[in-house]
Amino acid sequence: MKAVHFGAGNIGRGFVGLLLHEAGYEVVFADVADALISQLASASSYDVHEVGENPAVKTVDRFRALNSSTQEAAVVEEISTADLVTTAVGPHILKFVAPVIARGLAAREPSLPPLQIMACENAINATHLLQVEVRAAWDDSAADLDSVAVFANTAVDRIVPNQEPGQGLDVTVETFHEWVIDRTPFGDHVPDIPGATFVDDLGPYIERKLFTVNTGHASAAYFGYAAGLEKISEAMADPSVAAKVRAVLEETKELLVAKHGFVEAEQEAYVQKILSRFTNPYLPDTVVRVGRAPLRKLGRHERFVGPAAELAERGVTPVALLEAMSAALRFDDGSDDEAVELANMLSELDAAAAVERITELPPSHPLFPAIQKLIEDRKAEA
Ligand SMILES: NC(=O)c1ccc[n+]([C@@H]2O[C@H](COP(=O)([O-])OP(=O)(O)OC[C@H]3O[C@@H](n4cnc5c(N)ncnc54)[C@H](O)[C@@H]3O)[C@@H](O)[C@H]2O)c1
Ligand SMILES: O=P(O)(O)OC[C@@H](O)[C@@H](O)[C@H](O)[C@H](O)CO
Repeated sequence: MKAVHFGAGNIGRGFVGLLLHEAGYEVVFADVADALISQLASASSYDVHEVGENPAVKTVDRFRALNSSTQEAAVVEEISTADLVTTAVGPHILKFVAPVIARGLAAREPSLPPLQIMACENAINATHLLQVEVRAAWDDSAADLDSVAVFANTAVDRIVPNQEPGQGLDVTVETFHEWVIDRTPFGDHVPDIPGATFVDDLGPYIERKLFTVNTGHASAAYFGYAAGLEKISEAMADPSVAAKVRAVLEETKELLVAKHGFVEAEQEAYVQKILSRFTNPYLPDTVVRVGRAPLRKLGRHERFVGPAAELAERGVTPVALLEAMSAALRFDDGSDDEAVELANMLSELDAAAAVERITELPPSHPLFPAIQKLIEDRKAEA
């Protein structure tokens, strides 16, 4: 079995690549980072160091690596004979890998089973976003896309920090991991990935993951950044930051329980588990990594505005979520392109226009005035 995986970064090597390797796939990593691909191409293995409770070291071998920019034809050929394609490149990058996937699909022998495609990104229905982009690049006169490819949404959960320099290809990760995959698109041909869980209704799982793990994580990052702290574990050790993160997760818990019918005690246990993951002192994760790309994180269906908007629609005024968004508006890491873009938007646009541009909420939305007030306050400081 062969899998082509786009994005040989943190989660690509430390999670998806590892689980596919353990499932028996030969993994072909495709990435645009030339130095990384050269290193992978000349290595015969790398280690994944799982740190925290019950630490372990796992070795990944039997992989190859290609530069999907300079060796695109070779990647297309690999896809044409692959069983599976996965991505972990970032939601905004899916549109760039989609045409390569479409070319690979077009080059497949008609007798091959449909290619199984899963985007492992932090976004609601990321695979669907990828499918839309592949369809846009697809020539319908050749074959029906649905007869040559199966697209399944997934939720991936493992904290993989940026790796320390000098570590080579090895990856340090937390011990926890969860990969939940929508079973329904596969019919009778569900891939055999022992480390993954296949479910019939992914919606509640993905919202629970994004609106608990990622909402809490980003809150810790932005509150920690505001407090001048470097690491997520340091931020969580600060009682004021920890209390604010806890309050945010109280609000998302209220939504998730009401919307999806999760048992409150089970959701509380899930929250507790996640808070303990954030405090893992062995994981060198930083507020700058976790807070990266604040414009994406403040998007309409993302970890803050998504749950806050739904609460507001249900007549509940979020407080802690708005405080976290306020901290996100102050994330001014100059090395983060989106933080710079956000700062420019805040200085160039009036508050109402900034709300619409950043969150895509219409002025009629019940959450709109509260975010407008946050932005007015932020602008008054500048
Ligand atoms: N790191 C985590 O803890 C974690 C956990 C769950 C999900 N995710 C999600 O996984 C995705 C990747 O995150 P990451 O932390 O691994 O980031 P990363 O920056 O470590 O890795 C992304 C990789 O994608 C590559 N890339 C960029 N453009 C590309 C292109 N056009 N074609 C092929 N490769 C390309 C980059 O060179 C990089 O190696 C994101 O969507 C993230 O939200 C991350
Ligand atoms: O990857 P992002 O930028 O969407 O979010 C940053 C972190 O919260 C994220 O990478 C987590 O570590 C991960 O989602 C844990 O499963």
